[in-house]
Amino acid sequence: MTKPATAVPPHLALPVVELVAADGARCTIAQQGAHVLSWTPAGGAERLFLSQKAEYAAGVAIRGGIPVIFPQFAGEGPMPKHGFARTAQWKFERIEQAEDGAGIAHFSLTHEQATHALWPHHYAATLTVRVGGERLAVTLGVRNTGPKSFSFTAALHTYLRVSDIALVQVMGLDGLSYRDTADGGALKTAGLGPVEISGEVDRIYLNAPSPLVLREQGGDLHVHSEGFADAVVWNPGAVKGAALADLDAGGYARFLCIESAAIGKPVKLAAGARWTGTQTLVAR
Ligand SMILES: O=P(O)(O)OC[C@H]1O[C@@H](O)[C@H](O)[C@@H](O)[C@@H]1O
Repeated sequence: MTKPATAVPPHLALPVVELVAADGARCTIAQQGAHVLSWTPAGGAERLFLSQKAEYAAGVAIRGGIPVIFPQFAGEGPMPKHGFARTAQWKFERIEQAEDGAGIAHFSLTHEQATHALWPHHYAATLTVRVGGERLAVTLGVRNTGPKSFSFTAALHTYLRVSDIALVQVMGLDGLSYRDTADGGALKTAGLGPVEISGEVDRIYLNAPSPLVLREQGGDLHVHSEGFADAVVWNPGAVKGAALADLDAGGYARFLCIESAAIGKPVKLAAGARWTGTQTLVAR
């Protein structure tokens, strides 16, 4: 059963929507940012990381869950880092229950709700979250509702919970070209075999395949992407992690971000055109 929850859990100061599928899979989404905070597959345990020191305040980015990055990834343009969608007031449209029992929540954002002087375009964005069984699917849609074409970059900045970052492996990145943000954006080529994390990792893998597989003690997690060409892998490591005021002590060791993203080739939308990108997490 799905239910809209306008009630605020005691630890949150923001309105959230609770989605519960017929099989017990569930997720919690903050209306601000249309930000998934929590996901538990049916019969399973929490699979997203949410910092205990995350801030829940109007206009403040939340550390953990799935921040929606639009219309600018990181510093890839003139806007503030990661654009405005993650802190914008999205509209909660509705929830529904699919025939297979999955819970679905719909959110929307337009230029009338949130825009920026540096990005003066007319758009209608949607964020759809579908939870059920072992899956969580998040779809970002963007329509150009103005008279001129525009370009954007975007990502679903997913904080995947891990037991110990030192034991994690990511499979599927073999031989890809990547921009190493931790090394001044140098273009490099990935080696063969799983990627392991032994310090700061901040990479944009270009034209990444789907799925990527996160292997860790809690079980495998498959990250499927459609519409997003690239994949970001990010962990701040111990030193930069300790400098993040909204990350709990040692928190860097308990997540890895794998982000379905459109960065290398910004998405260009002609007047009236629409784009969608979906990231589906499958817990194994
Ligand atoms: O601290 P923020 O603004 O949420 O950003 C976190 C990280 O997000 C990642 O996607 C970027 O690749 C990193 O460079 C960045 O540090």
